[in-house]
Amino acid sequence: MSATSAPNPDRHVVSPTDPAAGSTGSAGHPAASAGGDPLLTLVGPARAAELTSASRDWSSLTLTPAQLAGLELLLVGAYGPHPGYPAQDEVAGVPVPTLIVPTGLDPTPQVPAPGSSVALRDAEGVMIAALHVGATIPAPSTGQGGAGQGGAGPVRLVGELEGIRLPHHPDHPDLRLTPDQLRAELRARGWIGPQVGEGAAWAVWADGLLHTADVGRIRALTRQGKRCVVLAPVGGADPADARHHLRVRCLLAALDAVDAPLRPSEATLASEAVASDALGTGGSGRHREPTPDPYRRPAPGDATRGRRSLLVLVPALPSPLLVTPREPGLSATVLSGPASTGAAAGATAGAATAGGNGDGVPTPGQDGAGVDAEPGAARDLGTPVNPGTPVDLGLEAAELSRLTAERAQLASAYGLTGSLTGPAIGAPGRDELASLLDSGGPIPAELTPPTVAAELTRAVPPRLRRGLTVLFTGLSGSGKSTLAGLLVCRLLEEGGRRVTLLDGDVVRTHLSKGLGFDRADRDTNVRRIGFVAAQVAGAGGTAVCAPIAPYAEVRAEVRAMVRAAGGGFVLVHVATPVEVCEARDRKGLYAKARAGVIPAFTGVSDPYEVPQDADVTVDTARLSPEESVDRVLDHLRLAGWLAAD
Ligand SMILES: Nc1ncnc2c1ncn2[C@@H]1O[C@H](COP(=O)(O)OS(=O)(=O)O)[C@@H](OP(=O)(O)O)[C@H]1O
Ligand SMILES: Nc1ncnc2c1ncn2[C@@H]1O[C@H](COP(=O)(O)OP(=O)(O)O)[C@@H](O)[C@H]1O
Repeated sequence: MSATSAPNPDRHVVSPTDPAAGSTGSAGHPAASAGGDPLLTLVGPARAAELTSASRDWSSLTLTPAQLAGLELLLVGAYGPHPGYPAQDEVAGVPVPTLIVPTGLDPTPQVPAPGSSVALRDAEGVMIAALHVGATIPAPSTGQGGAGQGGAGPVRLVGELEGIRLPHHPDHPDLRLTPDQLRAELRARGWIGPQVGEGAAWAVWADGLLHTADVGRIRALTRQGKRCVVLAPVGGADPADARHHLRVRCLLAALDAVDAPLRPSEATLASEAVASDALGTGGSGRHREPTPDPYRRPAPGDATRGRRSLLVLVPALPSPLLVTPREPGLSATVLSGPASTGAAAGATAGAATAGGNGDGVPTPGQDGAGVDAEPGAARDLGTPVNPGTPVDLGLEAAELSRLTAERAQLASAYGLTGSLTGPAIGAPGRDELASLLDSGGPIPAELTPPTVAAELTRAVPPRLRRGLTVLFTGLSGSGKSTLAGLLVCRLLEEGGRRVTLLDGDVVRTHLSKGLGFDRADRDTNVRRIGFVAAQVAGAGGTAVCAPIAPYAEVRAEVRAMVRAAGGGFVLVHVATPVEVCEARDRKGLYAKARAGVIPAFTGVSDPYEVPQDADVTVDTARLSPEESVDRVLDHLRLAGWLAAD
């Protein structure tokens, strides 16, 4: 898939051990050099040095994590041996990575002109590839790049790429096989033959977790003599994100369940291929265990060596749509013809079968229940995804079909002959699993394998022991500080929680010292409070906060921040009417605001957006401080954050 003219004559296809890959390149699995037809497309060291030197006169683009993931897929050869951003965002019906940049921002970044070259860099400024721009095409203003103020809107860059190194991933080096390395591994295991298209290994895509039903599906495939490679899309994952690591640990734990010995009923059905493999009498390609070297760094493939199934982390973007069971017809794709790479293979994708794959392999569920957390968000299992958000079924179906085609193409590039996307029928609903984790109740093996349950319960404590943020919001004088102080006392009296109080007034004397009361400063102030609260809750503590926090958007941001850190979030609206607050006027501020001495005073001359998402609402004009705090405590007990009386 060359996006522009003829490929650069200096480009050569290198094995992953090529020095051009440099210290941040692919670690290079020994198996990769054994298999031939290497796909990794990086330039050689001389050309890399030349490009690096020339890039001093070029503009640079710092790619977002999602853009970097797309670039990595192109450089590992997942879309063919001549990587580039094509003029269309689909080739032969298969979506391909695109690069969209904003324009018209201030200061205005220069949109690279056709004929120029751009250095594509990661967040640390490391040059990953050179893009020789062939054309620029106006792009819709949603998506990767936003339209600039008064600018012409985002543009899509089209052009040929010269890869210098692969993006660096410090996490799970042993699970990050390039298509080349996976093919070599599959050949070494005898799962595919030396000829392209020989053998039948299937891709099982895991955008979320794998549960008992998914494990059953993989074992069913195995019983039919098929081999399975679990491909986990982890593009854009932050290696410092505990949720990403939890997901990978859970997937490895699920593979333990896949590898568990066959039950007699299963064993009688097992194909010869599987039986011979289990007895160690496989064909010429049978995998041989290397002599362990205690000082050797883990290499790609190590983590799943000797297993019946494999897990590979793929730099594709995980999709929330693919953690939710869908119509079966959109989930299984048998790739017709020989497994190959490039757009040619993509052309065979999308031939989804209805109601199964013809081999009796169950396809993802029809029960409409959600499954586990959205990709990488296993610590936030208590949160439904966009509750109440209307779903456009037409758009969703189109997106699913696009994703299915993309995944089938990638599976093919990785040397696999079939592609299953989405969870299996009977995978637990997201809410089902979340409520079990919230309560600390046992997770039945029918829902998720005990190995996976053990990982989840280790990482996600029950609500009773989970970190928490309670945020009081309301007008000045509404009673936030009074109630927050009383709540802290009640919690400390009860014991069992370590509590931090972040009062609005007090925070402004240190954390937010110097900030004013315009919208930007208020948002910064509340965001800072949210950041600290998230750290406290993420570490298992309890933060009680009492800022006015007048804007819904930043309150929602704080909720998301706390949950992403693994804590619970409870919003308490202190809904005391402004007349009552003003009548109290403990600090004389309302009088000053009415007299115009204090400008932009909340409730008088500045807005307060009434929360639509409060978990508890109290009106201190009607309730005593003790009664109000009792309401909050009742909610905390009912929701499981505190032990019942
Ligand atoms: N213009 C204006 N508007 C509102 N409040 C004002 C203003 N100027 C000063 N104060 C005092 O600042 C306290 C509110 O600070 P917060 O940090 O809670 O406000 S915000 O969340 O950033 O909007 C608030 O304290 P509380 O009465 O405890 O709410 C006031 O004492
Ligand atoms: N039922 C009530 N709940 C809370 N505060 C009350 C109540 N009735 C009177 N007040 C008084 O109202 C004032 C509220 O002030 P404060 O708690 O500092 O509010 P805020 O932090 O929202 O500005 C305090 O002087 C408090 O004694």
